[in-house]
Amino acid sequence: MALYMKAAEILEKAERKQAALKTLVYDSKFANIKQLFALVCETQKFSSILEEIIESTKLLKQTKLRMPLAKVLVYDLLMGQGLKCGGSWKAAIMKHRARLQSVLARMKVKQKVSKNEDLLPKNLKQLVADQLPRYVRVNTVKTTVDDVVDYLKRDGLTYLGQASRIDDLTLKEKEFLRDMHLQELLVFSPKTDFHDHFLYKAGHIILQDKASCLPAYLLNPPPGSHVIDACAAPGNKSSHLAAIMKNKGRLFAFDLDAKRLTTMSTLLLRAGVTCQQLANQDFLKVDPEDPQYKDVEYMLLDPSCSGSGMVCLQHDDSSDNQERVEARLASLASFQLKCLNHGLSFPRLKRLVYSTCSIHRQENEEVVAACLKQNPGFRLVSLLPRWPERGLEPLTQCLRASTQKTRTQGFFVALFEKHNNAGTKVEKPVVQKSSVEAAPHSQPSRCKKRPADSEETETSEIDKTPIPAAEEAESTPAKKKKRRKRNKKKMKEATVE
Ligand SMILES: C[S@@+](CC[C@H](N)C(=O)[O-])C[C@H]1O[C@@H](n2cnc3c(N)ncnc32)[C@H](O)[C@@H]1O
Repeated sequence: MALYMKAAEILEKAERKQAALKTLVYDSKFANIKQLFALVCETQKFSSILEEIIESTKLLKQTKLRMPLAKVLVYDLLMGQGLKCGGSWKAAIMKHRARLQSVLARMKVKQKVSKNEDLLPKNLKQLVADQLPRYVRVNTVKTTVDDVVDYLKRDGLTYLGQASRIDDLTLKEKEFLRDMHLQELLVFSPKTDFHDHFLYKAGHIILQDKASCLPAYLLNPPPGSHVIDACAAPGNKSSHLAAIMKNKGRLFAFDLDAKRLTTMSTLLLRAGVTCQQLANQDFLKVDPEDPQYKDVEYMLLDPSCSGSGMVCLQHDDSSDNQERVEARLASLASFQLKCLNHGLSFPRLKRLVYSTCSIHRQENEEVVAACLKQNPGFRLVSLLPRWPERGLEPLTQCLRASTQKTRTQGFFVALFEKHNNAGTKVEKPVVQKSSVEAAPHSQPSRCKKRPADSEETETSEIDKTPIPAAEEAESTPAKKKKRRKRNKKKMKEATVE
């Protein structure tokens, strides 16, 4: 019964928008977090259908149950595990089982469908159909991609080499491959579970969605640099930053939430990260002039957001109060903009990557546009030109991610860079070869080879700075040719991917 009570409590709080559902589940201290999370997510997904069933059977009146608990119990009875526990509530609800079942059956007949999922609104149906691959980031602080691939092959899994198209990421059970955008990312079929796997427990692999790997990858701080992760817990992106920095330099990580920081501390310990300095502190109160941050040139800002891009947090929102939703988004956007402005005020900052797991323009493009207006010394870097989903017009330099187009959670990333005429010398981003280029030729690949001229490159705008007019004026055709060659080389060197 504890499971149902806890699930109902969380559902009610989430519906009142007290906090994100995921946060509520993790903060609940419930013994079986995974079971609780699944039950709450599924109940929320079918919320409006369950409500209709409960209302038409007058269940609340007859059982004295409250709506959130009734929804959880009816979900489990009709669509879930079938009420395995539940004490006196179970007995009460079982009396109404036949009526509940017949209302659900009538709904299906009326809509001419056979499965429960088919009753869902179109956007949620798509989501059920679009099962996401399981992404695994190899933790290069502790091991290498080749070693992990070998280990998994010996474990009985079939390695298919390097992916080259999004469609390649649809895998059968026991198959896996290497991602085409991120070198250290392996991709598995959706149901693959590594929670009890040795590699996970030993910190050799991190279970992290592909989209969530983008911010650290694109920021790409060099080993030895000083970096801030402003809203860092539970720390997946911090651990990724540390791996990119080869565990060298200083990684200042802040978070307001002490409990999440404790989780982060455990995660970083398991991942072998040693360059971090954690602080349970409000990032907005961190003094940019404090001498300890004088060398901070890179920052990752992944602030609290609506979480609307997280697949399991999506629900049928047709009955949500639109005014309340808008007010919440406005308040989140105002906080996100404050964080961005504060981040860009660090005196030596060169690059800041901003990300959210939200699909709302208000938290993404609108925040970025407002920030650019208020910080004319910074501009956006155009990211991964071949990435299938761009920021909404006109901010197409930014990236978006979604279940449909990138086979990931919904996500948004923008990279700010200081102008080279804004006081600080901006170096070119560190060159990182694309995984496709870097893949050893000997690897087996079931995927089509990309034509040589389709290599994905991502060029920093800074290196597209036009040649100064004076230099252009004195150009001879030979000089122009030489300079064009030089510029081309510079652009190639500035490739992030
Ligand atoms: C989206 S989560 C960060 C996830 C993290 N980047 C990761 O990859 O694991 C946002 C975090 O911001 C924290 N937060 C919210 N307001 C904050 C503030 N003013 N200062 C520092 N952290 C804050 C929250 O506690 C939460 O842990």
